[in-house]
Amino acid sequence: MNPLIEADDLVRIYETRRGLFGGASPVRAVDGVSLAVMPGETLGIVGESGSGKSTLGRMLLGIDPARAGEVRFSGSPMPKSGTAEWRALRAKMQLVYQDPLAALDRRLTIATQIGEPLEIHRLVQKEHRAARVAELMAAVGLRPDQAGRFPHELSGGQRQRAVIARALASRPKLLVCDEPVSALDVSIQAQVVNVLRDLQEQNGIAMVFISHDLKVVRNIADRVAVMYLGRIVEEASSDVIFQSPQHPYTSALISSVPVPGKPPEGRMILQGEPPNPADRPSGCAFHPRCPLARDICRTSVPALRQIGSGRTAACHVVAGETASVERLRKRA
Ligand SMILES: Nc1ncnc2c1ncn2[C@@H]1O[C@H](COP(=O)(O)OP(=O)(O)OP(=O)(O)O)[C@@H](O)[C@H]1O
Repeated sequence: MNPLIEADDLVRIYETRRGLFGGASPVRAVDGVSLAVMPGETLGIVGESGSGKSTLGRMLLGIDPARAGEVRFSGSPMPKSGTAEWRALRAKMQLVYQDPLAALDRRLTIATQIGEPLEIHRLVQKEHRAARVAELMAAVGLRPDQAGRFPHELSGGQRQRAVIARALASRPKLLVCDEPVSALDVSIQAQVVNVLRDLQEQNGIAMVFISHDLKVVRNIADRVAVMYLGRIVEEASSDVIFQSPQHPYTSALISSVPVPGKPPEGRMILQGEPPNPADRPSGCAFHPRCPLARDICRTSVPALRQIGSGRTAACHVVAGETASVERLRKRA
């Protein structure tokens, strides 16, 4: 099977100004990211705020342009944003983001909005539109009597269900969900995640699920990529990464999530804040916060490399390079 979506060495740089008279200080929001998502697979993307998750999600859909690198959808390069070819492809790749109220038009009923893609992409004949809207509403757990409601007449969870129904209308092959439940009450989050998971399984949709909430990602992702300052630092299947994280950053992220009934002793605490991406630390960008940092980590950027079957990490220590480098130093 070939990947549905692939990214090769993607780079996105924001030029920002430092102070009133300061020069431009480029922020490498996404800095050489490569990934592949198979049809029907869910890739979770985790990392602290500012690690580049949202930028990467938008780049995968062609919404944000790449300074370098390439995105391919079903093996073909992504058409340039705004072209007719890209708009046609966008029906097959949908984005669900954090704020459903911003995604919906307050003046239109949710049934009208769920039906919009059917009309825009001429997906069903007019006489069948209402039936398809009803089917989509049922698929996300909205009641038929809610069809005529306006967004502000629904709860946050119901609004996000409506956004998901609209995203599904064009029968997408890929859903990019960017913090889709972060704005919802905790009690509602699991319900919406379950809706997404069920729909994805039933329809074989591939999903990129971006979240800073590891519990949610664990619940839905087949595979997880961990981002730090614009780069993937570890990637593995969800089970493997949560059971035996290798990169010290992944370990710290995972152990910062309290587990009911498990004492806090032995938890690795993530120290300090992520560094300013416009002023990236030398070597491994995580080294100023890393309890395992060695000399090599301050000077040499670790490559993302295979550290076991189906898993990669960008860390000198877990790749065993420090041992060999130190041995070489001693010999010299
Ligand atoms: N439009 C922009 N102009 C300048 N810098 C930006 C812009 N958008 C994002 N950035 C910067 O790019 C980096 C990555 O941001 P991004 O929003 O992709 O990260 P994120 O991991 O999704 O964070 P969050 O969880 O807070 O949304 C951050 O340093 C951010 O400040």
